[in-house]
Amino acid sequence: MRLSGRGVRCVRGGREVFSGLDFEASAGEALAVIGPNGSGKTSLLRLIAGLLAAAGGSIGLEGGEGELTLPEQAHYLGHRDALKPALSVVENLAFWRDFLGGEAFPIAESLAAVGLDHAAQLPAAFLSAGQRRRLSIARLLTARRPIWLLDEPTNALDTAGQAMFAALMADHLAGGGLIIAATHTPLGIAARELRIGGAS
Ligand SMILES: Nc1ncnc2c1ncn2[C@@H]1O[C@H](COP(=O)(O)OP(=O)(O)OP(=O)(O)O)[C@@H](O)[C@H]1O
Repeated sequence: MRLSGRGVRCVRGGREVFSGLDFEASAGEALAVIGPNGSGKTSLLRLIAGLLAAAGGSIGLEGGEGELTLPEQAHYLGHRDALKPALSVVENLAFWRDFLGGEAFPIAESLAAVGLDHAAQLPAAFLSAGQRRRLSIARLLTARRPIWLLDEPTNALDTAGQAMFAALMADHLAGGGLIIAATHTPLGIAARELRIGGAS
């Protein structure tokens, strides 16, 4: 599996954010997207996830699941945690499992993997910022998708949470997954760098 972009151009609100961007990542590889605030890191992830249309160039996937589109094979973990506050931790995860389709890890195992098993019945509204992020990460485990698009994924995680997530990312790569992560801080895994918009 290989994800690549050629000459990608991004325009937001009528203003060019970047153009002529080339990148590629293969199964088992992580790409860290690095650049100053406003350089287009989130926009690039959203272009790959199919949530924004490119103003030029192309983004393609070779060797994935032939019948599925690139967005259908990707998890997008954005700045917002995409949780329903009135639903419990378990119910939120069940929602995402049903919405995304399929199940990789059972919900209880996903929650244990991110250290939230003790909070399973708690409404998401009561979670701390770091716990909300951990619940979002559990979504990556509950529904199996080979491409993880992560926007500053370690935000709000404590040191133990960062180590936990680094181990989950390493497992994902070892299993043939692919990660593209926008970040201002080291991810804790080996990653090639894709710099946009000058030095950060
Ligand atoms: N909906 C929108 N309409 C117009 N402009 C937008 C919109 N969303 C983002 N932009 C602009 O696009 C540019 C790139 O934004 P983006 O969020 O992709 O940057 P970023 O590199 O992820 O920044 P940060 O490091 O601050 O998270 C910014 O100048 C931003 O103001």
